[in-house]
Amino acid sequence: MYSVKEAFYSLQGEGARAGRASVFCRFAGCNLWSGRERDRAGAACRFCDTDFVGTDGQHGGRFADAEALAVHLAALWPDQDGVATPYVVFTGGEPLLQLDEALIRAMHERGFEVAVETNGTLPTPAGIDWLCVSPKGATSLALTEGDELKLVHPQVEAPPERFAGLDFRHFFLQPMDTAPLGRTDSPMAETVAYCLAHPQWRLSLQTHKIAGID
Ligand SMILES: C[S@@+](CC[C@H](N)C(=O)[O-])C[C@H]1O[C@@H](n2cnc3c(N)ncnc32)[C@H](O)[C@@H]1O
Ligand SMILES: Nc1nc2[nH]cc(C(=O)O)c2c(=O)[nH]1
Ligand code: SF4
Ligand SMILES: [Mg+2]
Repeated sequence: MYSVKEAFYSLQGEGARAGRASVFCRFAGCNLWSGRERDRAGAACRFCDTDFVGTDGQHGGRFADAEALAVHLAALWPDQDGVATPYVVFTGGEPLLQLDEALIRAMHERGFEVAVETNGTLPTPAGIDWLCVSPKGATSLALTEGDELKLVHPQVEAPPERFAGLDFRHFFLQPMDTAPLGRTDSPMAETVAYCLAHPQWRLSLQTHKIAGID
């Protein structure tokens, strides 16, 4: 059984593949925050910009098996002529609480390339084509290699220096969109300054928010 908050067709807004047409599957639930505002201050991840509680979003629901969810997701891809490779991004919530080999296989069978956005604290099933790891606070990483490391910045407990030596093809800093209580400086300015001073890191803007899309 898979619990999906919402599923939608949009453009990848972030990271190295920003701008690419994608089916998003947002799983319900996360291991670093309950999703309830009253728990935020005490959570391991405190700055989340996403509602991942329940299965009541657009095209959300509970799916009995991998085939059922794959059929549901594949139907959101518009281009049936096979010109562009269909692309699905599993996110959440924390997708690695639910994503398994059966679902990856079922998406591959439908011609999809499979991407994952994860907080990096849980192991991966086999078969992921694009792995984006986004470390959170003081949590320790189970995943230290992948395609892109995309760090929300600034985080007092997660400075970029902690991750600069890991085995990723791309290193991104993404300005924190909701300033934690008590901060008066600008995450954007701080992130730009860091990238200028440390060229290993590239700026990732959440371009879907600029474009006004999901
Ligand atoms: C909502 S998370 C879901 C996937 C996974 N749980 C994770 O944290 O990577 C999707 C992406 O949004 C980023 N994100 C979450 N809250 C943000 C915020 N306030 N500002 C900027 N990026 C944020 C995360 O770091 C992650 O890269
Ligand atoms: N357009 C768009 N791109 C995204 N990239 C990662 C997202 C996420 O919430 O995981 C996201 C999202 O929510 N929307
Ligand atoms: S780990 Fe991801 S989904 Fe979970 S609370 Fe943090 S940003 Fe949100
Ligand atoms: Mg998002």
